[in-house]
Amino acid sequence: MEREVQRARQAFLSGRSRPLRFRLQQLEALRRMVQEREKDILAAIAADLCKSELNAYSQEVITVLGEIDFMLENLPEWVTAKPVKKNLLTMMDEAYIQPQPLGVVLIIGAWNYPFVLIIQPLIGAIAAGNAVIIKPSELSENTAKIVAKLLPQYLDQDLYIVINGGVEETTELLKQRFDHVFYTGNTAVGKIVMEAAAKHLTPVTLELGGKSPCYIDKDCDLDIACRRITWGKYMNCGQTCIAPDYILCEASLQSQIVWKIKETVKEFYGENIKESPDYERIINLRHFKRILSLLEGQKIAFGGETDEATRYIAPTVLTDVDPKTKVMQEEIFGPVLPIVPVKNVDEAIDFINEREKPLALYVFSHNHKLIKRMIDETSSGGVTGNDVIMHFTLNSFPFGGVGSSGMGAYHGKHSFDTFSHQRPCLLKSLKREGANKLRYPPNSQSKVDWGKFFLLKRFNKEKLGLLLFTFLGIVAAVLVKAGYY
Ligand SMILES: NC(=O)C1=CN([C@@H]2O[C@H](COP(=O)(O)OP(=O)(O)OC[C@H]3O[C@@H](n4cnc5c(N)ncnc54)[C@H](O)[C@@H]3O)[C@@H](O)[C@H]2O)C=CC1
Ligand SMILES: CCCCCCCCCCCCC/C=C/C(=O)O
Repeated sequence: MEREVQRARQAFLSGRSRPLRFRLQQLEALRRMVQEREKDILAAIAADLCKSELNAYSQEVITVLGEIDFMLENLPEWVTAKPVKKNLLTMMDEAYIQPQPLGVVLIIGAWNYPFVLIIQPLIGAIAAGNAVIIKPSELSENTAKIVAKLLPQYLDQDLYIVINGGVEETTELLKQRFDHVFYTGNTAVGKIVMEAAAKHLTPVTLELGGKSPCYIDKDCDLDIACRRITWGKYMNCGQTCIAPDYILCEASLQSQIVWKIKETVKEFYGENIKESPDYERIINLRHFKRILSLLEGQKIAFGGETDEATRYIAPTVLTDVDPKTKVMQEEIFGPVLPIVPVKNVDEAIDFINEREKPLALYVFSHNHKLIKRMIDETSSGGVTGNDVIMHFTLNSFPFGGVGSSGMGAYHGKHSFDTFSHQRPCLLKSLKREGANKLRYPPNSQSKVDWGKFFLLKRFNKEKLGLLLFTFLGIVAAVLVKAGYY
């Protein structure tokens, strides 16, 4: 383990990951890998999650290809130094921000979207010029294996290293010193990762989970709302971190919502859901049993059928759910959708605010003001109004949690920033020492007054400020020379 991290560190120190041309080349190679080995990648994802190759492509590969193209298009601009505004004391100097790579970063992925959840952060880390250790989830072992096999065939073998293994290996890996740790997974392990990183003062990005609420207003097109919710909830068999976890609505809407979701399930997956190529399975027996235990004592409006041998759980809706029961105490991460009746939007807002900050929030209403109010009066990683999941697809958005749903964000430019250090660079001349006397001891009231003027004075018009500054600079230089200080 130590040797692998050392190898990545040496490769990073060689400086070859830094030039823009190299980063673009590696990203193009990664794109080639995805295109040329598409069949192998899709087969691995399909084997891990019992997912059709079409669904694997649209849920994981499209996102990856889109992210690479976005990076290739924008990276030349992002890597360039950005000049910054100056004050009167630095007017004659060069001042800019230079994004620089952090060094060796560790990416730990989760099993539920096993390809995109490691490759998308990897794209950002390469774009920012880092060396990377990639640790896929051991639970999605086919994808873990294919990634470990393919990446070295296409990318620099010392800069980007895949390490496979479970808890023991990850624990060992986390003892090493990294320059950034990017973790996707559950909140409990997120704390372990953060604690391990703290020993080296290593910054972390934590992409965690939580219970994402979905409020349905009475002023709403319920057909459309229920179709969109059904799609987002049962996609990947409910094993999506931003899936709507539960519904909040007025009690009078409950039976209509149940009926419409039931009809949509039939429309999407047919009469025999088990036969549908679009309906996945639970990742393993432990999660299967965990989800079943959430059904105990609940009123099942429809669904609830299970098959342990194939880890099948039917799309299920629970009604009149008591917020104190287990299904409302932990992230469900399965195809079970509780409905919790609330009196009105005020109660829904209180309900959300009394709990941990979720990764996503969904609101369905014709009333734009109500949606805005929900956004203003609650907090969550992201929000989609009148749909679910879709904010994930917009790579101009930062994707990440807040509070217990995570810290930091990625996608597009936000990934580049996450894996970069924004280095402020101020380059002064060794000349023009006269004006600097203002800040050297011994201090005096007039120096402080001039200092206040130079540093605090604001000019509305940039041009006016520039002219004034030049003038003041000359005056200051003359005063200093004439010995007034
Ligand atoms: N915010 C986001 O983007 C996403 C968040 N998630 C969240 O992830 C959770 C599901 O994933 P998990 O079951 O956690 O995935 P998991 O079991 O695959 O674990 C995630 C990673 O943590 C490592 N790990 C597990 N136990 C560890 C330990 N004790 N010490 C060190 N490393 C350890 C695993 O090897 C794996 O690479 C859900 O809560 C979900 O909401 C999932 C996908 C996306
Ligand atoms: C054929 C049209 C495709 C429409 C794209 C749908 C976008 C699906 C997004 C899937 C989410 C993948 C990663 C999410 C991880 C997580 O939240 O756990």
